[in-house]
Amino acid sequence: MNDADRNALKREAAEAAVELVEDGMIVGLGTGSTAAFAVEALARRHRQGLRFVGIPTSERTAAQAKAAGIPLSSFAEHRQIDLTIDGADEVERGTLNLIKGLGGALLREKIVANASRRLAIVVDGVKLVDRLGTHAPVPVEVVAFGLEVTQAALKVFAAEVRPRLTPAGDLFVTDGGNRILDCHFAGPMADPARLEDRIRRVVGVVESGLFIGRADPVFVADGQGVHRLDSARAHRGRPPILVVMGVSGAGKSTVAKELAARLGWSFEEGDALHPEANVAKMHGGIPLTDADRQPWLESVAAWIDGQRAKKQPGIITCSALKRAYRRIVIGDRPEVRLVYLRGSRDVMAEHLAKRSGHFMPASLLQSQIDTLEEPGPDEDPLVVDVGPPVDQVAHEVIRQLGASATLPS
Ligand SMILES: O=C(CO)[C@H](O)[C@H](O)COP(=O)(O)O
Repeated sequence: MNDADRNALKREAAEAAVELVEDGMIVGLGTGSTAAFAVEALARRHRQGLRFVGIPTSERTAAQAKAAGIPLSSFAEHRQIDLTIDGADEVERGTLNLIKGLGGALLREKIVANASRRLAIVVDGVKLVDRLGTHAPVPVEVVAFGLEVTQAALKVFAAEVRPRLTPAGDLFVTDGGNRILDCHFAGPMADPARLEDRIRRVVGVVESGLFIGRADPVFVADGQGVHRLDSARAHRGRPPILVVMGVSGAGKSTVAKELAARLGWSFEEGDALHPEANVAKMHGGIPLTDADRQPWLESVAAWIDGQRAKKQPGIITCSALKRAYRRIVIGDRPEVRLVYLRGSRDVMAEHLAKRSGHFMPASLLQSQIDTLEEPGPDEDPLVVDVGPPVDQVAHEVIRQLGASATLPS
């Protein structure tokens, strides 16, 4: 994609976000080329009569906003910002966690984001990734004193830590007079929240460019249009609950845990809800009857109802092999989506052969396959093949969930 096309996408995303601004708001103004389009659009709305004041995240943005006639303010007058519109370097699908700071303004951006009721992020589609760290390094703002020592300390986490330089080859200096160390990772990050925590504990670090659980919503322009992605927090009205189903050996628990980690939703191991008598039977290699399964399925449904009562999203594993079982678990609960992990007998058997410490013996696989009634189109399942590694399976679920994973309004 050339620069002109990419700029057109950035502009589209920015203009969609600016629609969120209402009369009388205090608006945080982000930094970077995408945020600059938002500032431009805001200036236009200001000329059309919209009243708001801006709090900029950098000297650069302050200069742009001032030149465009946007009235500016500061934290001396306003402690609380209604809405901030900012760019990002990467947005993680599902969690909406971010990497920010390639534009060098991460500290002020984080202060402004923290003081904001909402942080709207505007990006082009290239920046939407399955895992943070796919393309961008994590910028870390550090004090100038002891730069080399801080750099060495950060090397514990990153494959490479490079001081940010200006085009002229000098050390880049932030608006706060600090330096930036860009942390490059060998591959995508498994646990950005933990990493953020660990980086911040390094002496000399002022702030990291990891923004965890802050973005809401994200506007992504990708050539097909502008998609609005909302975080799970924004949809407590009717948050989704996933029932991850399939025969023994499909990898229900592994996939469900991965999804829970990525989406930040509660997880329950459905097998843990079996009555003791059922566990004993399965241990003994005796297949369960419908009557055996009834109280267990009711417990699964009760967990789902608990999530619904708390108005929280969730993920539970449940083999849910028969349509009648799914009727008990799903009933008329509109929040529930089935995730059917589909695979050949060989794949399931291979998974079971690698598994230890589980009460379901491999010998029961055939009885599970015989019992299985695959969900029909009327049950609107997400169907995902389980041959590939778990992160790919989870990615595919999130991709298929699309709007539900990211919960559009
Ligand atoms: O975090 C930032 C600046 O510190 C920017 O928002 C981020 O780097 C994205 O910039 P651009 O929109 O130019 O790609």
